Amino acid sequence: MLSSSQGKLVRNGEGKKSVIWLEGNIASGKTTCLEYFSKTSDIEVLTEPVSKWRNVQGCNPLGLMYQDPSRWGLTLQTYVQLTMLDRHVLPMASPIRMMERSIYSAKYIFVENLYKSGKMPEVDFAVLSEWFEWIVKNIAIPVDLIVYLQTSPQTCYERLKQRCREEEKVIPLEYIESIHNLYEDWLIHHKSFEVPAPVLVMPADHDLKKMLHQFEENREKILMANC
Ligand SMILES: Nc1ncnc2c1ncn2[C@@H]1O[C@H](COP(=O)(O)OP(=O)(O)O)[C@@H](O)[C@H]1O
Ligand SMILES: Nc1ccn([C@H]2C[C@H](O)[C@@H](COP(=O)(O)O)O2)c(=O)n1
Repeated sequence: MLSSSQGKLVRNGEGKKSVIWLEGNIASGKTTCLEYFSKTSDIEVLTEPVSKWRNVQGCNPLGLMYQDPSRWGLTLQTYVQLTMLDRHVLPMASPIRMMERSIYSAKYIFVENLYKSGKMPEVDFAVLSEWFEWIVKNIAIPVDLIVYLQTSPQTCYERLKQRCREEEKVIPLEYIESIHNLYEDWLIHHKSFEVPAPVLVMPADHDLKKMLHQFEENREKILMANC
């Protein structure tokens, strides 16, 4: 249930629980990482609601956006903002929540990329920005730790091709490079936007075996996020 605290809407009784956001480029391995941690008791994992972005009442805003970003970028990102907010305010079922991306990266990375690359009209960017500012001012979006899967754009591009999601077949390497640069400016160089929690950087170009080993090595740091 939501109640009001210091002028913001907050979820009740979740002060001691911890929330981790898993951030990274497209096909960097976030879902794979979440699958690994989902086997741990006391952790609930929330994946990105991509299936909704591919099918809202029979329409596919993700596919439309990749076909014509100038026309459909606002449509997709409005829906991403709504569905991510829905994830953030969902009552916690376990003491630890790991969730894939956040309403912050939706705005700071993906909306920013559309706008900076000239594919989002100024008015669309202004409307999304005002919505975002209103949401973070009025609704508590808890986060204790950001885990950043740091990859090279080339690695993501190869994994993306291998995953072969229909809508993403049109994505060029340059798109992945732009997303990479925005993530690095935000979470590593602190050059763009405020970072709302400490960042744990995990190099993620490695093969699966080494990645699983690295997840295990970082388990304590992740589980103790709010201590
Ligand atoms: N360390 C890895 N080495 C090789 N392939 C990987 C690795 N991690 C994930 N993959 C593969 O890359 C693709 C994208 O991974 P996924 O976890 O879905 O990324 P994301 O959720 O970040 O988009 C999938 O096909 C997955 O099986
Ligand atoms: N705000 C966002 C978030 C994600 N997307 C796109 C990028 C991918 O094509 C897809 C899911 O991303 P993944 O989990 O595979 O990294 O959704 C977007 O356009 N805007």
